[in-house]
Amino acid sequence: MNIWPLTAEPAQSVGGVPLTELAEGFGTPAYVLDEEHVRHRCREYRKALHPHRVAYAGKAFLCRAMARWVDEEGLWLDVCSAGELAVARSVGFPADRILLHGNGKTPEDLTAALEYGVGRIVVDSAGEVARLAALAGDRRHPQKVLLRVTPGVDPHVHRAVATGVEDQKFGLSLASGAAADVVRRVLLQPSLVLAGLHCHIGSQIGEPDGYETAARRLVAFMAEFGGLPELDLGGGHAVAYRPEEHGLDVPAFADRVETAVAEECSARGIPEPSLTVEPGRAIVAAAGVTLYRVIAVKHGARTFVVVDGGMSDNPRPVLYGSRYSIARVGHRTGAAETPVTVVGRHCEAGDVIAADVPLPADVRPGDLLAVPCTGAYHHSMASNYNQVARPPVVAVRGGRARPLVRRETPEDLMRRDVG
Ligand SMILES: Cc1ncc(COP(=O)(O)O)c(C=O)c1O
Ligand SMILES: N[C@@H](CCCC[NH3+])C(=O)O
Repeated sequence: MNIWPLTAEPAQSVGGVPLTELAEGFGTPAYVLDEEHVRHRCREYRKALHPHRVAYAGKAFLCRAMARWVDEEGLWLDVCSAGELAVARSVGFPADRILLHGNGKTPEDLTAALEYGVGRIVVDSAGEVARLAALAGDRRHPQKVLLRVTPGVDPHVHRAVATGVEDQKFGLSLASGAAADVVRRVLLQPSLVLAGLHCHIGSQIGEPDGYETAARRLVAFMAEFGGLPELDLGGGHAVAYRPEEHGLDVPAFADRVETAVAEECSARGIPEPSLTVEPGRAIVAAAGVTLYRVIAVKHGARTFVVVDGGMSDNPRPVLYGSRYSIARVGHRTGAAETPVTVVGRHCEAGDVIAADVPLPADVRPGDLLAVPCTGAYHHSMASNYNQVARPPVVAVRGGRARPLVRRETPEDLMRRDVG
């Protein structure tokens, strides 16, 4: 499966701009983002899910330009903090197409969301109902809310991202009765309207089965209350990080869940809810490529290729054991490929970008490397470990490059150090 952006010449250019030129112009490490690819994925999702809602999950990657693209393509936006909301607000993203998530929303998150008038707030705990109701009481219109329910579905993914199972911090358990209790609480609040139910069963889910089970369980639960207008099935749609992998087949997924919801509603005699999905990774992951410069090559028990980034720009291998492929950019020497382990510059032995990946045997300091499929949960999860400044995000389109987020500087980092 192709894991490079739509407009890429793999390992050579993206959006008509040579990767070597991008590295020279913007330095390394750098995140490159294919605007066409992002827009194309937004359109594919809207088409596959029509007439339902598609909300882009901003946690995967958000900046002002991304929010604009998502708005222009007619998607909703899922935010999960006042910070993400501020980005959306700064570009005038329509409030009625924003959903606020969070298992620990702060008073600032809730106030900002109510002030801006977001379309939906997804309630995640019993205590949140009274807090939100009190804050929403001052407004002219009641706030539409969804309830995040834990449907008890195991999507068979890494434990850290299996969020549909009972034993975890997100949502309200269906099995224990916590969800039913919170439905009753919401229905008692005149400042809140229960628009529907939500679930998000996990990440990197490649098959629709778990979604179908969750949808059926949530519809059955809705039927206890005579049905509800909306069912939000969250995100978590898998993408291929390496050529031998496959992502979720989105049209097939849409078919399966639509059929399941229709069957379940008809069996229970309730009206069909409209659906919402919240893909993040599946919109933006494959649009991104990270560029690194090789700093050192060390031969020993294995060959380590040390690059000028690492776990501060890509924490996913450390967090989830994620695997990537990697390519050398530019000169082709005809050297045979050999397995190497590409590691970062941080003070952690586990700071690996890609273990046991093939690279030309003559890889050497100064070479440029490109890692595809790094558009989601890279920039948004980047850190300043070892006081390393975060890379820029550069958008490419039609042969032109423009910075969306500039490279952090040592001054940026020092500015917060006020002691
Ligand atoms: C509630 C919710 N919606 C959507 C997403 C987006 O997930 P993904 O980027 O895997 O599609 C997440 C993150 O996993 C989430 O927690
Ligand atoms: N951040 C994760 C997954 C969790 C997404 C948010 N619920 C990743 O990189 O894969």
